[in-house]
Amino acid sequence: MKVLAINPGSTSTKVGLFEDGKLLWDHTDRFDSDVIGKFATIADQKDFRREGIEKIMADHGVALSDVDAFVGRGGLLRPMLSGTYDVNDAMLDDLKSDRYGRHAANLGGQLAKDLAAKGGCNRAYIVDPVVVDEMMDVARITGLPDVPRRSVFHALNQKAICRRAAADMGKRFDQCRMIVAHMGGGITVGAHENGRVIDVSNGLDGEGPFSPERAGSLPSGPLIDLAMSGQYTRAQLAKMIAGKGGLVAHLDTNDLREVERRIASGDKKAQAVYEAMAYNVAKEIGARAVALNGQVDAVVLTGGLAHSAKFCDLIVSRVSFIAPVKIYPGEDELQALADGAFRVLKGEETAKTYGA
Ligand SMILES: Nc1ncnc2c1ncn2[C@@H]1O[C@H](COP(=O)(O)OP(=O)(O)O)[C@@H](O)[C@H]1O
Ligand SMILES: CCCC(=O)OP(=O)(O)O
Repeated sequence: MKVLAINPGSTSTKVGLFEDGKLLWDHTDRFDSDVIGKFATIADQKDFRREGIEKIMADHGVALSDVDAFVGRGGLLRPMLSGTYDVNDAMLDDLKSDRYGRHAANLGGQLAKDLAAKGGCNRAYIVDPVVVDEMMDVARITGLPDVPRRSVFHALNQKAICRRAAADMGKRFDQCRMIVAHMGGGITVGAHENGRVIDVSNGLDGEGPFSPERAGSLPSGPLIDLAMSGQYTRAQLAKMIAGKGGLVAHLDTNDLREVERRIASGDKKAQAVYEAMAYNVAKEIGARAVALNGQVDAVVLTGGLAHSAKFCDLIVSRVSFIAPVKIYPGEDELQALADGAFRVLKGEETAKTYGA
């Protein structure tokens, strides 16, 4: 059985073809920001991205009709449990309208559905979307009833890496207590208790550590002053929180390797911001240790930033008192998507229904 996994990012579309669980090939289409920037909405990018995927498939000699199921990264939807979901009309409505927020991942389910219809298999899924919500109730309440917390995080990679770390420790995923820090363009830190993410920093709404391109949590007083200053539109403020915050705001780059080059050439500002980002990640890991009552089997660092031993060392030096630290650089979201689809195709799991 063949599955095509589709991971739309803000500046790329990653696709991978899998046969019986194994990767046959993968490919990344990268786009300049001016190419993507010309589309007014995320949904407007769909045909452009679909044509790109069809070309990649044709280049690999694969027809749409050769594929048994299409699976896309799940975007901003209503909160839901972890698992594999059929892409249905209710889901498509919410994804197309950006009802729960704008993110390139909103295209995953739409592209899977279009390609599955065109290829004739009509099997389209999403797996562990960014809105997987397993938070314990005590973690939802803030000091303002109108501003509760919501779970928005790198659920797909956090859960996949947690499964891998558990296997490497010879334990069952659903019997582990781990803290996972996904550190990419955005950073989220989750407390995993026996397979459930009971608390996690929201990676899009301005919580947790700042990251290469997100502002993270900010003091609310000065933030109100900034928002009311008349200097910025709502859209500009939203972009400062997610897109142009973090390293981009301080150093005008979202590339940690560039920051490390600047540090090596003596740039003190770059050094200070770099150390602060690591400190903020470590502090968030400490908060998740509290969520797990201090009983933690492992702290896991993953995502693109985890390729940097220097950056990881700064975090490890502050958190190793909590539990052993395991490092899995990069992400394996295509494999995690394919695994979710194969679990359904093989009858190991039943696809869940959105909106029911
Ligand atoms: N070898 C490396 N050393 C240091 N930083 C790296 C390395 N590889 C990637 N990164 C950094 O990881 C970040 C991107 O992470 P990634 O997980 O690819 O992000 P996303 O998928 O969210 O776009 C960038 O800041 C990039 O510079
Ligand atoms: C935290 C929600 C998902 C997200 O932000 O993903 P990216 O970091 O890949 O944009």
